Amino acid sequence: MAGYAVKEMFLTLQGEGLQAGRRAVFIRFAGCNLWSGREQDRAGADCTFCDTDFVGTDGDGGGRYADGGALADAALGLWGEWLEEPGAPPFAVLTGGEPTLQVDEALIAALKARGFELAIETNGTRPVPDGIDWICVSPKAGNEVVQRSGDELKLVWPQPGVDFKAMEAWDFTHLLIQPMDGNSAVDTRNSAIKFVLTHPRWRLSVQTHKLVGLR
Ligand SMILES: C[S@@+](CC[C@H](N)C(=O)[O-])C[C@H]1O[C@@H](n2cnc3c(N)ncnc32)[C@H](O)[C@@H]1O
Ligand SMILES: Nc1nc2[nH]cc(C(=O)O)c2c(=O)[nH]1
Ligand code: SF4
Ligand SMILES: [Mg+2]
Repeated sequence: MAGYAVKEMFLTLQGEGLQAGRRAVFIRFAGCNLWSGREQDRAGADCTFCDTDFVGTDGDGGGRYADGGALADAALGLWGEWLEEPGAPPFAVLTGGEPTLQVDEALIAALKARGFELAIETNGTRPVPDGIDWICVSPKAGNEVVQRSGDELKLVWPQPGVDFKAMEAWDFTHLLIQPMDGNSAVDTRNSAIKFVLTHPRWRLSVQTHKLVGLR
């Protein structure tokens, strides 16, 4: 189907990684190549620990956008919410679901034409198109990463069988370990802290939005 399927779009602060704390419009695309998003399929999926609902287009600011211009106009409208000091360039985070299934040249051009600086959150199984200013790749064990360069590699931890040593040779500026949220959050946090204490090239990324009650 033509156009873009967006689950939700909202103004918040980037919660994760090196850009944590930064004001951002989040554009969450519907659908993922590693999980259907249905709970009954989770255990058998290629990615089993997802913390996100990316099914459908029914969230706040969600919908089917006919073209890049319509989506970019909506994103710019959200950037204007609350704004008292205009002048700083608008910033958008493309996420999902898996944004590389939908983000294309036309959408990037439309967002750039409105002044947006762009970040992407991707599982790395598909190449990121040109024109993105900040690339965050988050590998999922058992799924080949083809996008082996970028600004930050954010490994959710622990993931049995993941080859973090191989990742150290990829072309990323920052290497991050992010505790896996879920039923064992205390254990995964301790495991992530121990990993960073024993592997100095990596640093800890905490999901700060969850701590401060942001989306
Ligand atoms: C929901 S994903 C969407 C983007 C893309 N599909 C990906 O996986 O990178 C956004 C970020 O949340 C992370 N994430 C998902 N589930 C998580 C969990 N249970 N605990 C910690 N981080 C999680 C992902 O690894 C990714 O960095
Ligand atoms: N505030 C906030 N920061 C985030 N960083 C990455 C997120 C994502 O789901 O991609 C996310 C999210 O869902 N909310
Ligand atoms: S790849 Fe990303 S969006 Fe897809 S299921 Fe895993 S964490 Fe969720
Ligand atoms: Mg999230």
